[in-house]
Amino acid sequence: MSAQFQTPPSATSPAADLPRLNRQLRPVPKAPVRIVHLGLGAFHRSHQAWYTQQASDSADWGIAAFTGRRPDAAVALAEQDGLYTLVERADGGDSFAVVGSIVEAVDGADLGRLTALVAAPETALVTLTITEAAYGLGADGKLDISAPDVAADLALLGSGSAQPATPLGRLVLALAARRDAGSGPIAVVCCDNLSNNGTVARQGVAGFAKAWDPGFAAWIDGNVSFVSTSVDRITPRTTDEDLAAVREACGYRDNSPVVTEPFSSWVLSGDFPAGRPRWEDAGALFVGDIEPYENRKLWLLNGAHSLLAYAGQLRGHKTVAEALVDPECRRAVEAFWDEAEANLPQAAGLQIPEYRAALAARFSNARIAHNLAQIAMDGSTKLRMRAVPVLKAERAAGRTGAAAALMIAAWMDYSATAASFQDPLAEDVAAANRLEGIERIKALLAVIDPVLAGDASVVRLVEGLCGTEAGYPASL
Ligand SMILES: NC(=O)c1ccc[n+]([C@@H]2O[C@H](COP(=O)([O-])OP(=O)(O)OC[C@H]3O[C@@H](n4cnc5c(N)ncnc54)[C@H](O)[C@@H]3O)[C@@H](O)[C@H]2O)c1
Ligand SMILES: O=P(O)(O)OC[C@@H](O)[C@@H](O)[C@H](O)[C@H](O)CO
Repeated sequence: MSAQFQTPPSATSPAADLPRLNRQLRPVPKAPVRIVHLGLGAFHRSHQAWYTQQASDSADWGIAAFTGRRPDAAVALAEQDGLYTLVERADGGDSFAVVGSIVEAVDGADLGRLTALVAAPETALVTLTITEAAYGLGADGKLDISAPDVAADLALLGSGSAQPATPLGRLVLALAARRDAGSGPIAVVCCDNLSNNGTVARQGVAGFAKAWDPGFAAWIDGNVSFVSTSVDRITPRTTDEDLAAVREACGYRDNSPVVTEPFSSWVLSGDFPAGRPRWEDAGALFVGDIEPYENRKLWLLNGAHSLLAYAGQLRGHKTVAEALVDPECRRAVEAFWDEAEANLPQAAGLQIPEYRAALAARFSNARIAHNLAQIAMDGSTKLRMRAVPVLKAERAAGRTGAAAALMIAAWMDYSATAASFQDPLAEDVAAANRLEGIERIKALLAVIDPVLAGDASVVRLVEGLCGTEAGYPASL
């Protein structure tokens, strides 16, 4: 589906002379809203919105997409009637396509519009890409209702205020409006990189609802289906150079293009009581047991990304492709992949050798500048799913888990030296970093997993791997 250029591409016209991309320039019909999305960012546009556009029944499925913390992305997209250019960036070149499935782009703070749309009987789905950190999970994997933002939202909901600020607080408010309207069952489809992400979303939403109004929690239990998914398409943040590339190739101005790799995958498991688009037309896979797919992706892809994010930056690299050509980083990644692979089911048809080879090729696409600093954010939440399960499984099998431990050690070194360290538990990490020696290691481990922090041999293993970025141990 390549863009059909109406205006000849021009490398020389100043940007201001070019027309703006919108539905006058490209008369893409608007489908009625049946999907509400929370977390309008780069990934939603390269993945769920793209799959929805490819579905054979796309004319019936419009998306109203809400931003999270700031209105900017909604304002920019609304100026273009929701249209944007998807740039597929392969090793050999770019291809361009206009995506029109987002029919409304809305500031996340507009709770009037959110509740009206979720309460509408036509709305069948709420999809989420609000980032891992936004689920407010504690180290036990449950919603932490004492976290300041969650507690503040619960107080607001309890006082009858219609202005909660967290995405789950907003979703709970909107679902209450759906119950009041009698609009019936709905599916929530979590598309964040979390293990068992449907259950996580259920626990978050149900945790909020229960603390607000136990009767409403029972309605959620009977009327909201939480679908688990494994989502994959490497999509870095859009840069000014990307905007210029679209202007030059397409001959229009687009303030919201998204650049992604040609590869994409979506595996889903769960019920859709009010229907769904035919995403399978674009290759989505509907399965009964999603866990093997999830672990393959979260461990092999996201685990390697986090390892490269910390070890790679400590060794002076900026992007995934740059870090992967460093033999020390590559060796650490292969060692981690060996550990992860040893704990994936061999019988599930996961084709791990092919998957690893494909990953190495995807990571090496130097035309996708995937910044390690972006991947490094919110590490305490991510390592719980990317390093901890592999480390625990390796140790349960009688092996050291040294490569998974190296990911944690590199995160610790990075947390102590990074110029900017973004994490929902940044204060706890900073407090741990004020301690010395083994006490510091224990306290940092406790931030991601209290059980590991209580295991003296794991603490010693991680301590021995800290500060080794000049050359990783041969035992890896
Ligand atoms: N980018 C990728 O390659 C990719 C691939 C697979 C999965 N994902 C998943 O999608 C998520 C979003 O990725 P993206 O590239 O779209 O990021 P992004 O920064 O472009 O967009 C994230 C959206 O979530 C909102 N948000 C972020 N933190 C929030 C918070 N604490 N509370 C409320 N809203 C918040 C932001 O405002 C924004 O609307 C990732 O965290 C990951 O779980 C991303
Ligand atoms: O998006 P995050 O922050 O969860 O993780 C960073 C990357 O590992 C991630 O975005 C991958 O590129 C993506 O999961 C590929 O599908």
